[in-house]
Amino acid sequence: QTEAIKVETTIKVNLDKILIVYLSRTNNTKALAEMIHKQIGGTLVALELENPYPTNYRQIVDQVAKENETGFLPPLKTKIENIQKYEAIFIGFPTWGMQLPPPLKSFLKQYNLSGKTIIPFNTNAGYGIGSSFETVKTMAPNSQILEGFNTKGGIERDGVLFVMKGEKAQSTETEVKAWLQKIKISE
Ligand SMILES: Cc1cc2nc3c(=O)[nH]c(=O)nc-3n(C[C@H](O)[C@H](O)[C@H](O)COP(=O)(O)O)c2cc1C
Repeated sequence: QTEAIKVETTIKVNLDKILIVYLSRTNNTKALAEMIHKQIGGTLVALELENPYPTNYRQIVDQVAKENETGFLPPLKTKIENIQKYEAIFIGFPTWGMQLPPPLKSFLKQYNLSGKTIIPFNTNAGYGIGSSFETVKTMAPNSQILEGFNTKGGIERDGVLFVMKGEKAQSTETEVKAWLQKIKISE
């Protein structure tokens, strides 16, 4: 198992070479994506599906469990134009069933990210990233994967949806800044 590769020098990328792509259902990961975007700029893209997931929580949990079991890759409505031009790709997602959500598996399968730098970020209900960051690595074997960021988001099971506001938003923003400095991504 590969460890995250750490770079010695700051990775300097032009603004138009940064892509921030994310999946978000209850907007916690979206808020995190926007914080990263505010810090470093680039192109911000929400991943949308051709067939949206059910809004009902139990139904989506069951559907995702099935998709994970069968390896089904849901088709994406979002198309990234000129993916070749991006050098650094931030990939954001919630933890779903302790895994990388199927739409991100679709994304990594669909696009060739060889030679690019990938930076994962995540929100979860407190159980952590599960195997999600590992799956990013295995599905993008020829990319440089930097240390990811994760924070506690909502707990939809308990009716806790959007939490990235007030003090939580402030503390997360501070953590995001420190993380971006640590992984040495700058414009
Ligand atoms: C289908 C589904 C499965 C989930 N599975 C997990 C899980 O395994 N572990 C966990 O910590 N949180 C889990 N969660 C909670 C989300 O990761 C958490 O609420 C996250 O902040 C949601 O991000 P979002 O607001 O960007 O959609 C799950 C949520 C959904 C909808």
